Amino acid sequence: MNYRKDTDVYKLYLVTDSGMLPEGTTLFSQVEKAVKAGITLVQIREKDSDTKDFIAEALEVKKLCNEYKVPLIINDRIDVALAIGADGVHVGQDDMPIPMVRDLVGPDMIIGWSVGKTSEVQQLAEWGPDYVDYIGIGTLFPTETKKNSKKVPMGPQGAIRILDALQEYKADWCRTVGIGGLHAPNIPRVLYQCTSSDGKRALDGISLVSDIMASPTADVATKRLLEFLDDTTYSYLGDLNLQSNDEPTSHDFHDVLAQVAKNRPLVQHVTNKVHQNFGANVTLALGASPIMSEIESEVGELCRIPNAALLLNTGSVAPLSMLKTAVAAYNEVTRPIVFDPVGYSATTTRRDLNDALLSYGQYACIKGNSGEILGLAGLNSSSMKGVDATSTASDAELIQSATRIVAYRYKTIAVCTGETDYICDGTVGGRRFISTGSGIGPDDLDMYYVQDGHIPMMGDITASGCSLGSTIASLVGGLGPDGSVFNAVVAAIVLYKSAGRLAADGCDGSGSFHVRLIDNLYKLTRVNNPDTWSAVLKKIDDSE
Ligand SMILES: Nc1ncnc2c1ncn2[C@@H]1O[C@H](COP(=O)(O)OP(=O)(O)O)[C@@H](O)[C@H]1O
Ligand SMILES: Cc1ncsc1CCOP(=O)(O)O
Ligand SMILES: [Mg+2]
Repeated sequence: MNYRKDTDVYKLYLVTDSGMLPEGTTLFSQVEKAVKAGITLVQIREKDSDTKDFIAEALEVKKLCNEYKVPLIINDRIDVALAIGADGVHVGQDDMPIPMVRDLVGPDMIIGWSVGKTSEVQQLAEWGPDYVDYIGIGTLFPTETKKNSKKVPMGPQGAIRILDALQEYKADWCRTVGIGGLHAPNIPRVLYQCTSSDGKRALDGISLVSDIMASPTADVATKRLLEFLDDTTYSYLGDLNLQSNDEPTSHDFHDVLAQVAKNRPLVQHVTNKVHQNFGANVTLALGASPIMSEIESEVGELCRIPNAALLLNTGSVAPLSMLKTAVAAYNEVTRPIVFDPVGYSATTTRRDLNDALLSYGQYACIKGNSGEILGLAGLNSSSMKGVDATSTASDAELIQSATRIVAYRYKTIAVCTGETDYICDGTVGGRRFISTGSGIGPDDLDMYYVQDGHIPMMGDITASGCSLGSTIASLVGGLGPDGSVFNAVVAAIVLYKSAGRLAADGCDGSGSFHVRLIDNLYKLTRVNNPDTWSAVLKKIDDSE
C-alpha cells in the first residue's frame, strides 16, 4: 500500500524503544496495544539491535500494521526497510543524505527527516515534493530517549519558526510531527501553541515514545493522547475556564473580588528588587497572600498550595534555571503564571532570557508596557529606555497589532499597559483553538481596552506596572474552578487604574502617590462595588 499521499497518518506517531518496556511486556505487545487503540503511524527505532533480531521483530510488526492499515517506518536502517517491505524510512541529519535515500527506496516509500533548522527546510523545499514527505520538528523538550543528544531543545517557539519556514519556502506537500520530550501534560500546549504566524500551518501530529512504550497500559495511554488530538478548544489551566465569555461586566468583577476574599490566593512573586516590598503590600491590600521567593527547591510545594499563582517578573533576573523550574512546576499543576518581561528589548541579556522562558512554558497572561509588548511582537526594538517605554511606542494601531501578535504567538492573554491598557484574550468570538491551521491570524482576535483619562503620576512611580502584575496574579489566583481568567485579568486592570485615579486626585507628590495607591486598592477591594469604579472597559469593534 502506498501511504505517501495520506496526510492524516501522522496524527499520533509511536516511536519504539525496547529499553523502557514494563515488566511482562514486549516491543510487539506494546505496539499491538497501541495499534489496536488507534495509533496512526509506527516507527521501529532500535539503535542497539542486531540486524537479524531487528528484521525478525520488524517483520512481526509489519504483519500487524498491514492488518490494521497502519504504515510502518524504519528508523535509519534503509537496508532493513527494503528487506521487510516497510512503508517508509526516517533519517536524521547525520544519516544517509536524502537524495541517496530516495534513489535506494524508490518512489513509493515515505521518507521522514529530522529537522531543527530553517536552513534544512530551505533544503527540502529545493529538493521538491519527490523527496521528503514529512519532517520531525524537534527536539522540542529535553528527552530521555535520545540520551546525551547535543541538540538544544527548541520549544514551541522553535517549532513555530520551522512552520513559518515551510510557509516561506512553500513546501506545502511536507507534513510535520513534533518530536522530543512530548508527554500528556505538555502535548495539548504544544498543539495549541505550534501554529505558523499566518495561522495556516499547524503540526500534523505528535510523535512520542515513553508515554506509550513505558506504559503498563499502552492502550489506555494511546486513547487518552488521541483525545487531546481530537479536541478543538483548549484550556491549559485545568478547571479554570480560559474561554472568554461575553464582554465582562461589573457583576463579573464583583464575583472575581468575592472569590479572592473567599479563596485568599497565595501569590508567589519571583520579581525584581525594586518591586518586592510594594508588590507584597499591593497583594495584601487586595486580600491575597504574597510570598516573595526565588528558592528553587520550594517551588514544587508552593505551586500545590490551594489557589497558588505565580508572578514571574524578570526585572532583575533570578538565575534562568530557577525561573524555568518555577514555570515547569506551575504548568505541571496547571496553576496560572502571570509573566512580566520587564525591559524586554532594552538589552540582549533581557531579550535572550525572556525568549528562553517564553519558549519553555505557557502563561495565563503576559503583560508589559508598550516598549516590552512591541519588542515581544518584534515590531520595534528601539522602544525601551531601561525598563520604561519610550514615546515612539505610542502609536495606538501599532500597539494593538503588537498586543494581538503576542496573544496569538504565545496563546495567552496579552496586556499592553499605558494611558490606555489594551487586552487581547487570544480568542475569536470567545473560543480558543488547538492548532488552528484554519487561517485564523492575529488580526482576527478579539481586542479590548481600559481607559480612565491621563493619570501622569501612574507613569511617574516605579513598579507601578510590576504591581499591576501582582494585582492580575492575585485576582486570577483567587478564581474558583469555573472562574474566567479573562474576567479576572480585566477586573484587575479596571480596579488598578480606578485606584490610581483616586490616588492621583489631590495628590501632591509621587511619594504619597505610592501610599495612596495601596490605600485605594485596599478600600475598593473591601467595598467591592465595581459600579463605582471610574475606569471603563470597551471592546474594539473592528467594524467601526
Ligand atoms: N498616563 C497614564 N494614565 C493612566 N494610567 C496610566 C498611565 N501610565 C500608566 N498607567 C497605568 O499604570 C500602570 C503601569 O503602566 P506602565 O507605566 O505602562 O507600566 P510600566 O511601569 O511597566 O512601564 C498600568 O496599570 C497603566 O494602566
Ligand atoms: C527600575 C527597575 N529596574 C529593574 S526592574 C525595575 C522596576 C520596573 O517596574 P515597572 O515595570 O513597574 O516600571
Ligand atoms: Mg513594567
